[in-house]
Amino acid sequence: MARFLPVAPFDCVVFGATGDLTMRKLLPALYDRFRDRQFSPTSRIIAVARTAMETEEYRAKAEAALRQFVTPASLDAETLQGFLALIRYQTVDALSDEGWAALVAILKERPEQVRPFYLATSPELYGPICQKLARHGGLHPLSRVVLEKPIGHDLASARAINNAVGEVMPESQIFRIDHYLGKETVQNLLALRFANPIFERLWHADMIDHVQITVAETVGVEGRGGYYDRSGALRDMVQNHMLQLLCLLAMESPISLDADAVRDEKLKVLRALRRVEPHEVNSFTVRGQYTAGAANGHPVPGYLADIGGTERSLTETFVALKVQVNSWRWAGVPFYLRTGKRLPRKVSEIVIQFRTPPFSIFPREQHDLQPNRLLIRLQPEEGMRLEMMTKEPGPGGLHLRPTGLDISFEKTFGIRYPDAYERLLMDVVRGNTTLFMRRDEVEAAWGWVEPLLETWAERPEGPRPYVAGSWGPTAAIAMIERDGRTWYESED
Ligand SMILES: NC(=O)C1=CN([C@@H]2O[C@H](COP(=O)(O)OP(=O)(O)OC[C@H]3O[C@@H](n4cnc5c(N)ncnc54)[C@H](OP(=O)(O)O)[C@@H]3O)[C@@H](O)[C@H]2O)C=CC1
Ligand SMILES: O=C1O[C@H](COP(=O)(O)O)[C@@H](O)[C@H](O)[C@H]1O
Repeated sequence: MARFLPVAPFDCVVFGATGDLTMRKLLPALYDRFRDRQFSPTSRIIAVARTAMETEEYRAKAEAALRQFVTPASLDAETLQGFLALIRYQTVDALSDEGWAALVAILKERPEQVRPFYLATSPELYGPICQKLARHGGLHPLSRVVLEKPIGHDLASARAINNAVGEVMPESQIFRIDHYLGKETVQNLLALRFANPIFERLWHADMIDHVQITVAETVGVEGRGGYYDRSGALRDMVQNHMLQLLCLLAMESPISLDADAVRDEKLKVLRALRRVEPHEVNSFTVRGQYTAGAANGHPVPGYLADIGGTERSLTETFVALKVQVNSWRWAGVPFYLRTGKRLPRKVSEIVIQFRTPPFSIFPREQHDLQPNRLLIRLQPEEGMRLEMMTKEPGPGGLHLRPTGLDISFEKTFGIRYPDAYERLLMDVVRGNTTLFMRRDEVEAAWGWVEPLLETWAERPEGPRPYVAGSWGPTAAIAMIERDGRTWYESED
């Protein structure tokens, strides 16, 4: 049975309330938390966007979104009506003075409520929105601002956003969201490493040969071509989600679960990432772009058609990287990262591959000894598997076979896994920043990624093509195989 600690009543102001993220993720997440009674009906959701609209019209749009994106079994008429009644709509233009006084007047009706401002808009609006909130008297000590990723487009723009927001809000009230940190299985990395000494004792270069992190998607750019073509896989997935995963795997034990203690350790990892020098870029990185192929058994167009039929784009929809962490713990242990759109399966998985035995009593010509591997499945079918060699039962001689110790989280706990946004939104109301990125983390991540982007931009060749439905360019396979290793492909 899941446990939900009730949160204090709040006025959640969602900027960008007509947008895709709000409709697909934020409203469903708030609905599910309301349904579980984690917050009281005295809370309000103040939906804000530029479009002029009455509250009733917005509620109808919200209802349509909930019917589409909430599990049907969770939608009952009474809860739905109760939830929609919490919503008010206010037209505000972030770039003019329109609507601000009316918005602040709504907030002043309940000065005692916690006040999360969720900025689900383009990042260029984060600074102006926060500055206007301050100027119009909309901020108070219980205010928190939630910044969606990407925080900027590069280091300079990330700093500019952080400065503009930081001028009016203290760091403790700024929540830079990375929804991967809200995934249960990602949080479980802390439990795996620091609540189970058997693993932590093995967690270093003496025992680990290498680490793989794969985040594969079958979808293409899904109507977000305008954003994606300016971004690409490195900015969209690596700078944030994948580096955060790497940090949780590679960091030292924090001194506590306190937000800054955890973030201090992640920051050290980001600062220890070995920079990829321009002459190493072809050995340590591979970028790709999908061409027409298949997804989930159906033919699909290529990337250029998906973004509107342009003739050429240098944007990568796939990236594979070999990353090294300069520390005693990780000396000589590569972290191989790969992510892409239009890959064969949707899967996010971490593989910790341990070293082979220094000496084997099992003759090589008779026994194919596989290295021990710890597989951590983040999604779907969340779970873990420890692969080990076992003697096949029977009197016919000694035969070894790879087998696995498996845990399926769903079977073990028997509950629905909440969407990441559900947990993160409640943490915002509680004021708990542990699962959010601190300013220096975001800037350190940009600091590592940016030289790579610059080197790529100087190369005329651009990303390598790969057929939609394949595992990316063959150069990504070559990159890891040059090191005598291979990408792990799970069986299902
Ligand atoms: N969609 C997704 O799955 C994800 C999105 N994100 C990030 O979240 C943010 C929002 O994304 P998404 O929902 O897709 O974007 P959309 O383009 O769908 O929505 C943008 C929203 O911003 C509002 N807006 C634009 N200009 C102004 C303005 N001047 N004043 C007030 N409101 C304005 C729009 O209002 P109006 O319609 O009235 O113009 C609309 O509600 C982006 O930073 C994106 O990168 C991050 C992860 C995933
Ligand atoms: O932030 C983003 O993440 C999604 C993938 O998230 P997941 O939870 O479905 O793994 C990705 O599709 C999108 O491009 C990116 O902006």
